[in-house]
Amino acid sequence: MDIDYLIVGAGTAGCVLASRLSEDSARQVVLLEAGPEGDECAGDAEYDWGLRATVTAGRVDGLARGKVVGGSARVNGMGAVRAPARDYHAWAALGLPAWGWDRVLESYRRIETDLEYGDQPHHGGSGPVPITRRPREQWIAPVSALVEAVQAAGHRYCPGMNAPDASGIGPYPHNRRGTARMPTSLTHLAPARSRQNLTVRADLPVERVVVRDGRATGVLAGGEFIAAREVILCAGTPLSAVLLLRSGIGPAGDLREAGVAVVADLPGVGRNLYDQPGAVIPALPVHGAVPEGAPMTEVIARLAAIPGHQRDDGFYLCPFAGPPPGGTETMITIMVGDLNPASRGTITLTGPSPGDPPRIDLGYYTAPGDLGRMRAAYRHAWSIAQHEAYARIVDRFYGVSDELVASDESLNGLLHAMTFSRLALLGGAAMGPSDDASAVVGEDCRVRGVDGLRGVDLSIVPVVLRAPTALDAIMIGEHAATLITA
Ligand SMILES: Cc1cc2nc3c(=O)[nH]c(=O)nc-3n(C[C@H](O)[C@H](O)[C@H](O)COP(=O)(O)OP(=O)(O)OC[C@H]3O[C@@H](n4cnc5c(N)ncnc54)[C@H](O)[C@@H]3O)c2cc1C
Repeated sequence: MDIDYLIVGAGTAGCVLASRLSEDSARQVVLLEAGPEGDECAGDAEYDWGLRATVTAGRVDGLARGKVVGGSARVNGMGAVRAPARDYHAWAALGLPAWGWDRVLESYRRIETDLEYGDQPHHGGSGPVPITRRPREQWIAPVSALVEAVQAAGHRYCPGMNAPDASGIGPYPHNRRGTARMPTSLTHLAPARSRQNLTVRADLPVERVVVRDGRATGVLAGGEFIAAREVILCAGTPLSAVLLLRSGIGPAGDLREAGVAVVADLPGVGRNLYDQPGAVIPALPVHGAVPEGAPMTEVIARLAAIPGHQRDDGFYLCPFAGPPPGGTETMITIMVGDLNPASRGTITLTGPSPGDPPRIDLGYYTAPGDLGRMRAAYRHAWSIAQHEAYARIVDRFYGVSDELVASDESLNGLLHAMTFSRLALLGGAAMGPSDDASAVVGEDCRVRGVDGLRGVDLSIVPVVLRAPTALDAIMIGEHAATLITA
């Protein structure tokens, strides 16, 4: 069989791309996935890559990434919030107009059926991904209390967080049908599986892309060479960058240091990695405030005008209810995140073989101002948590106090010890115009300096996306398909 498109990674973007490219029966499409097909009954931990990353100042923590058909959206929180339009304006302003808001909006609309809004100028009514929100009358007490407290702090209530440039606090859009998760392995891949021109192979980790005379000719997977006219990496951040590096495509110095022969010297591979640092305000609720089996998250906030900072819609708040990971006691937590950090991280190899773990440094708080932004966000969230509506449902806060939050030194200590990844990783193989030496892919997702190779997932994102990112990954699969088949 002559393969036209060999897609590496049956994740959030990869399943969309495989489905869209195989719509034309003249194209032979093969989709390879390192993880298994997956079983709905299995725990998420079974489908994790077990990656580790440096979080802050040398502290290393686990970095969850889905290793299963469906990818990270198979194990995620089902949040489906678009990045603001202005993030895509910024993408276009880099000299990449095909990724501007007006263009990607059509792709966002095509992927979704918004069960509350339906077919509207900014929402889709007939796409495969159902988007829904829990009605206000079903919110549990801590959620209603937080919304009241956030509004009392001067932020607005926003019923439609997927409207362009939505800001404030409002119902959290989810990609689910009832309580059933709807990853793209179900919405896009499952209906396409019966096509004769689409082959899906799970449990087959790709070791590297094979490049001959400047052209990708296929991949090595499980010791087998699989030839294709074009290889498309959809392994996500950070693993698409890892695959490029292992294939000899990356900064020449880094590659030599890791013992990998240089195929193409691309300085931007493994750079421009960014993610949203998160921290929590944990509390024990008063008895009965969180009914058994209550949903974990029902609202989300993207807030501007935090005291001490310019207006940038950069702060995220989200209430969670339920036992913390590994715990049994029900807690309520307010998650605080910086959606717009300036810090950037790196991905490098520790050795040439697939068994050598990548070295991932998230670089949190390394850019001037980021730690101060997070302190301001945390203090703002703490003041919201003191509002009488929220305080009414709190029995006691856990490990946080007025004194701790008031002192820069103590709060820095808490943030350095507590900060975790919000798992909204972007970049590592970022897009850029032809005069940008750090660009890894061009507007058409083609990898610079290597023919027959593209990247289509969140690793190509060259700007901050102030969103939890899963919906953006689905959109990227859809949008890239329109560009590839145009
Ligand atoms: C635990 C968790 C919770 C999250 N919660 C939310 C949330 O509530 N809302 C939200 O918006 N976002 C959330 N996210 C983030 C979001 O799910 C991801 O950003 C998004 O799904 C990534 O899409 P992707 O297509 O870029 O990569 P992925 O979906 O990760 O897909 C990459 C695929 O490539 C495969 N792969 C990698 N390397 C290879 C290889 N060498 N060979 C073959 N296959 C390979 C992987 O196994 C995977 O299936 C969460 C993420 C995690 C991990």
